[in-house]
Amino acid sequence: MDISFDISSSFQISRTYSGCSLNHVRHVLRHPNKNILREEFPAWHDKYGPIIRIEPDHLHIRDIDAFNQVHKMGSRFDKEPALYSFPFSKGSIFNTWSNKVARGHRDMYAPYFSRTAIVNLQSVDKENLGKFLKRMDAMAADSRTIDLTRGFKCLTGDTILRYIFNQSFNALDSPGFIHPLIDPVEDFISDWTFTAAWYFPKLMGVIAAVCIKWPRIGKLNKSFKCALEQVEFCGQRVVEFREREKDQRAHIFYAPLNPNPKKGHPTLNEITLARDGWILFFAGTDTSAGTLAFGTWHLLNNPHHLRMLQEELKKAIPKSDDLSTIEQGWVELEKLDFLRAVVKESLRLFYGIPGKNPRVVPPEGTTLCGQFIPGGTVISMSAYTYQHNPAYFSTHPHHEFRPERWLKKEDAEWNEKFLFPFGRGARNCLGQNLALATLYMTFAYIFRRFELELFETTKEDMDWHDGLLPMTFGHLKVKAKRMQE
Ligand code: HEM
Repeated sequence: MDISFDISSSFQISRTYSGCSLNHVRHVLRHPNKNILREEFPAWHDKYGPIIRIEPDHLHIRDIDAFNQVHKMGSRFDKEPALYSFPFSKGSIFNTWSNKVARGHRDMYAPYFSRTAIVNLQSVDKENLGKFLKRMDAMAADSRTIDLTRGFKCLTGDTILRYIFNQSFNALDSPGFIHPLIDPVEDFISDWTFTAAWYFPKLMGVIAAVCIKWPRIGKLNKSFKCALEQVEFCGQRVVEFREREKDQRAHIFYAPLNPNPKKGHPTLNEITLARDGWILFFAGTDTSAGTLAFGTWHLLNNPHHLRMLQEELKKAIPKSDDLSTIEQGWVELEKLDFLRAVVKESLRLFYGIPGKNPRVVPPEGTTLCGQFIPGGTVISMSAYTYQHNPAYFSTHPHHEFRPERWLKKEDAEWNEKFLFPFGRGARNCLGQNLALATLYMTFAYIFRRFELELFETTKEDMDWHDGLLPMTFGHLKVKAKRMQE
């Protein structure tokens, strides 16, 4: 690797972090308690300006105009192959580096994730949410502890699988919300294999290829076993769609199984479609569940905000038992000012992808923040550094959960410019409408129906590390009581 810094000597280099990815690993080993992303990136930007070099050919940029330029529709800043070579999802949307190629691929699924499609299919959400609330009712009646970190994942996992395959793991029925195909995802992300894939993508690509070719070997590792079985589940569903439901246009794999080259649709084999299914499941389970857990944790630590939310919900949902009280579900709930503020603030503090989301500068180079950056340079723009920038989120302390920062129209309009938990532009989150519907519906009904109290959950439990998503060190546990009507 060229470490002569020919990119431009004018970029200030954070010396502790410069070097190749190996230096990052070395830095982490030397300072195990130091969270580089949270403690160092913002400080380096404050000291050196909007562009810092975090590896010899990898810059980090904190500037909203630059962000919008890189992440706009039609952007030619492709995903960086090394990081987006996620094992087990070769060929899937997520791993398609070129934005141009990804467009046709995304277009085949996009109609099923449009706002209209999600609004029309909300019965899926309501059905799973009803099941989840029933489980909570039973646990509340027995004064049992509820592990909401797990419960939310079962809810979001079942919701996505029902949405894309019309089948699910029925994780919501599993005792203690511990389901063998949902629970290990957390270990998978926290495991050495995931960390290794992050820093040594090529090596992990080879290991993953061996595991895929000889699954019996792969399944000896707990994390690989979980991923392989999930992909197998998705593969079986794709085959079912091909064989039994090929003429039914109303399923998500109709276009991918019947691609139209005139519309730019790529022809993908069934393995790739299974991997797409897996990516949709993987990308949508811990993300929505994590946002729900973060928001719930903050609300339970802020009785004043909790009361405001509950008062608003009591007026909007007269009967907590009735999921149909609000005909339009998500659409109606979005109009509730405080609930909307809670959802936005929960997304702000969940970040989406808090750390690196590398893109490659197109061959001719580009100018960002007034500086020329040569083609081939890798740049990241971590949501954490934007969503915690006091210059952007200035009405209330940026590190505090303060839904009120979204209540005044002019504040909300300003804040919105700097909030991008779903990314933006060409490669933004395909499932964001489904995620939003789930967040609005779940926050509304859980806080309308129950009084929740934290149970043996500490600040340390809810602290997080960067595992692509913010992964908490412990779980959110509560005791629930039915609220008086
Ligand atoms: C609160 C919940 C969610 C958050 C915060 C979130 C966040 C994100 C972010 C930040 C990206 C862009 C990643 C990048 O720059 O590489 C992304 C991509 C993606 N998300 Fe989500 N997501 C959520 C829920 C979902 C759901 C429910 C689904 C699907 C069912 C989904 C499917 C995807 C897919 C397929 C991509 C890849 C798109 C591409 O590569 O073109 N996400 N998500």
